[in-house]
Amino acid sequence: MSPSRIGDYNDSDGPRSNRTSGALRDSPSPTSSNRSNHFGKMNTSLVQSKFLSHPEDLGIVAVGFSGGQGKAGVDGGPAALIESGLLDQIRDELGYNMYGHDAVHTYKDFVPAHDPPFRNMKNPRAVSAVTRRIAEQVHSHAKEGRLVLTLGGDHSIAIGTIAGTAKAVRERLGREMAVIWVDAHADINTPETSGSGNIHGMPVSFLTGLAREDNEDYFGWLEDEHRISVRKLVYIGLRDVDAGEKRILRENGIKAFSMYDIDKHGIGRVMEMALAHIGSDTPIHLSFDVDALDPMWAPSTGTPVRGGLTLREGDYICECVHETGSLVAVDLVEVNPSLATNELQAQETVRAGCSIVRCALGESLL
Ligand SMILES: NC(=[NH2+])NCCC[C@H](N)C(=O)O
Ligand SMILES: [Mn+2]
Ligand SMILES: [Mn+2]
Repeated sequence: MSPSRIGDYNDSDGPRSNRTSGALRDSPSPTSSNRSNHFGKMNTSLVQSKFLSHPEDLGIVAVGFSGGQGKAGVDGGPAALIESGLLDQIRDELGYNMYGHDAVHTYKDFVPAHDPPFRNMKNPRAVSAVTRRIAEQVHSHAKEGRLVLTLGGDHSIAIGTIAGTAKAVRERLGREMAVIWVDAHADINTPETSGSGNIHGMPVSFLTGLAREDNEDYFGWLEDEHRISVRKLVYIGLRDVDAGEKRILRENGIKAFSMYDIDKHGIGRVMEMALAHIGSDTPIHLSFDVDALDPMWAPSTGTPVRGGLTLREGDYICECVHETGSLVAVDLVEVNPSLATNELQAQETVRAGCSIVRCALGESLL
């Protein structure tokens, strides 16, 4: 591996921040604490975590990578989220100790000069090498019992985030974890069913083992310890699913709540059903594609689809998942500030992304 990995961080320099001194110790119970911020008194109750040994510690991986799809600019997502104040909010309002937050990784040294399509996949070596590195980064946080937040980047990076968390959860707890995938798309194409060849439409097929490859330069580094079961996967927000993907979902009996289901039952009932499917004894990795939100709330993304979640529905999903106490990792992906037709659109998308992350990390009003 190259000695000069641009942007790679030195994990030894965290944490920079501390929970507002004594806030945790002075709180009436270990499950909640009262802190005030510049909005006045705010009670942020972080739920008792069932699976983290250090739930107040947050490992952050900011991934400036766009090779899983063809549009430039999604690699600028993490910087835009951070510049808008996301990390300050996480530290000052939610009170996490942050690790790994001082770099946006670009993975330049992991991207080969020559990277022709392989089995119909575009940039396959780059995406394989970068996600392999992301898996190590996420794993290094997760194995310490920290909650892990990854900021993308396109959704191909979830190959790394979920592989890293799944491995750490097996090692630490001897358990399989569940994944809640919130997205307009199922991202479960195999290389052969994909019409686009974009790997951000394929991560779930590699993570579940529905797509396999022996060559380690093309995701052959994925082992059983990195994988998740199709039985522990739940989708929310689907509305643009390819024909081949529908077949895969059907044939594997994968639990999916589309926008139809949300209209029919309401988001409250859908979350009850989604969490009941997972069960209360299973660690959860939440992978949130900002395009799950309606373009009214998140227009600045690579593959927007109308008829999506309201911002409140998106926030509610995250609040419910946080409330389970089972959350071990969160991804927020596909924020692409450069696709906006005006500055306000970019800002709105970033603002929605920040809201989603804060809710997943335990922001609540009461
Ligand atoms: N992460 C995403 N935004 N994925 C969009 C995927 C779109 C389409 N299903 C494809 O395979 O190319
Ligand atoms: Mn999507
Ligand atoms: Mn996606």
